[in-house]
Amino acid sequence: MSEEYIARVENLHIHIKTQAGMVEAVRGVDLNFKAHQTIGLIGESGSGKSMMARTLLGLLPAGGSIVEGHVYYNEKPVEQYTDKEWRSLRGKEIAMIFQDPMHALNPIMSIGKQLSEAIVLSQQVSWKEAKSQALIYLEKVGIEPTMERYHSYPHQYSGGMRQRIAIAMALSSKPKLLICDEPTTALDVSTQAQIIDLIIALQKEYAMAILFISHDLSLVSQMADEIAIMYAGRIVEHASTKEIFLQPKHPYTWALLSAMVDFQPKSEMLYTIEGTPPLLVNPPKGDLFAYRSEFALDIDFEEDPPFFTVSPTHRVASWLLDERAPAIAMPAHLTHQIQKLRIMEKKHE
Ligand SMILES: Nc1ncnc2c1ncn2[C@@H]1O[C@H](COP(=O)(O)OP(=O)(O)OP(=O)(O)O)[C@@H](O)[C@H]1O
Repeated sequence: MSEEYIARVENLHIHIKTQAGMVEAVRGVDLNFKAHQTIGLIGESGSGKSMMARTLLGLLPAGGSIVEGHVYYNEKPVEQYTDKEWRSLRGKEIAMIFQDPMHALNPIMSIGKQLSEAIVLSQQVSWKEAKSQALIYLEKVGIEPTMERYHSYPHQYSGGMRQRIAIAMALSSKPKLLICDEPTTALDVSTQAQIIDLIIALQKEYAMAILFISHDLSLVSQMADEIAIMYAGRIVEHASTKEIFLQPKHPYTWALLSAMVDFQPKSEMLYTIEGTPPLLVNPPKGDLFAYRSEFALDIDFEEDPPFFTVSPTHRVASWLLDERAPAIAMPAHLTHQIQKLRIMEKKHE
């Protein structure tokens, strides 16, 4: 293999046993993580984004298991890691930040102490050394590195500041892969932008691979090198960010782009995607988006489409790309918006 991947997900299928039946939460996902690269994982609620994050961390819910496919770290499948190796990998090489920073923070311990503790655990340094490193991490995430800050508690901070502290905690193990699960959803727009800028700056410094999970295409486009669009447990389109915005091919991507505020023609009603994703307990056969798509073909209700390659960095699971399919163009308003984007791109070249 010519490229070096920090982690790889190959044809991953995850089932969760529930009282209602078997949930097919993830249905054949491939993803490759490289240093310095950010993959944006986009999809509606229930599409399987969090399940992907949990699998990468080895934290499947009760009843959940990998029924097919593999997760590799440093080219070794996780099932070949011993418990000790896997624990060490999880503690040192993979870190996660959540929508709610309190997920990672202890409300009754000072932020300095918990940061120092994380550093001692992951780097096996002395408490004194960890304390001085904790101040450096605070500074890196934009918090004044003073003893007053060090000794303060999470409740003394705003949501944005708490997220900065959670990021410092995540960074303290110098992870190679950082998983961000909707880390800015609970924040106001300007704090959101600051946190995104912070993550981008830290990625430059630490060369991390990032998986950025969100339902917000506009937000993800600010930082992702590539975007994977997930629907009902499957990635339906995966391409460079530019390709997703300038040459989207899947009707679900068209719908997501159409629903973006920046893409809506001012005079029209806000576009929303009709219907809801299917339940993944014994899902019907075929392309699961077909049940909501005005562009569905007969074959969609029979067989799940394979991936069609549009470019070396662009693949799409839709029968519309089959050579036998009728020529169906994306909705006119979207073509128009993309045209405007292309003109803007040219101006900035
Ligand atoms: N603990 C669980 N037990 C059973 N089914 C679950 C469990 N957690 C998630 N699921 C199911 O797995 C599928 C994928 O859910 P997942 O939470 O990964 O979606 P998501 O895209 O992250 O959604 P959200 O944006 O709401 O977090 C859904 O059908 C969901 O109902």
